Amino acid sequence: MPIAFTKMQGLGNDFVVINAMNAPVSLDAEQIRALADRRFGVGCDQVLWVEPPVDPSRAQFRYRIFNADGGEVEQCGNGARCFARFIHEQGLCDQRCITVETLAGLIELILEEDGQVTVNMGLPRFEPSEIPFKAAKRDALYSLNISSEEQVSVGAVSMGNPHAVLQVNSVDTAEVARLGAAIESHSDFPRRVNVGFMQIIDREHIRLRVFERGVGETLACGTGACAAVVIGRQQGLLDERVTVTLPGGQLVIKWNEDEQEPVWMTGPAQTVFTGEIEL
Ligand SMILES: N[C@H](CCC[C@H](N)C(=O)O)C(=O)O
Repeated sequence: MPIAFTKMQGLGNDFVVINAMNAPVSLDAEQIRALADRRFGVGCDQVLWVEPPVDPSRAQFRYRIFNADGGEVEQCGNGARCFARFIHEQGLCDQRCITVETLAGLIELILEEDGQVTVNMGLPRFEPSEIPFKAAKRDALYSLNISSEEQVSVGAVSMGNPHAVLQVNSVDTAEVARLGAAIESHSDFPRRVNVGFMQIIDREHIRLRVFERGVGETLACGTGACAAVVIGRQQGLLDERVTVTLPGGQLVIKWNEDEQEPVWMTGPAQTVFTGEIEL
């Protein structure tokens, strides 16, 4: 039976988005991998679908997220912006402010007048058990053993999904492929981890590359941008509003450093094409 989909992208982080509001979608990990395959399928970093909320009194939709490796995950920032645009383009909702359920809890999506989308990404979580990360106690920076001869210093935080952030002198020369792969599957991250490489330009601007859990390096990572700003801000290196320049473009992240206050992300979301595929 053919599956109708919409191909979307947020700063080059790309998605296959499916409307499961009227008919449930059930794709196993192998089918997700087939859909995400850039040679034999449609090709994307993540597969997203919209379905009815579990609790309609708290949210209008449920937002499901699957990495290209087939694993379901808790949160996806660039995907959330595309999700908001998709809901409107599908005529599922005409409100500018939408609350959706994710595995990480509720997030709020706001379609701006200028076509950008702002997302309340929720609270950052720093306790090792919440990330999850094997550390005796919470710290601003952790030393991670890559090998018997190599250690790296990382900040660790959950944006609903786990992130490790390294500060580097230059994202252009950072060993994203080697260190990203080594840290993504490091045993101290029992559910693996997204790995951000952050170059601080000044207190209001960083450059960032992200090796994503379950995908590899992507052109942009919304939760990764939030995680990097939160870690940089916690170390007193960044101000409340930061422009994050990723290989695919720019996001604006705001966080006032109160751990009971959410992180806000603003950026673009575009539809590329629609189609059908038999899996
Ligand atoms: N790879 C991430 C999910 C997608 C995150 C990223 N595409 C974003 O925009 O936040 C994870 O396994 O937690």
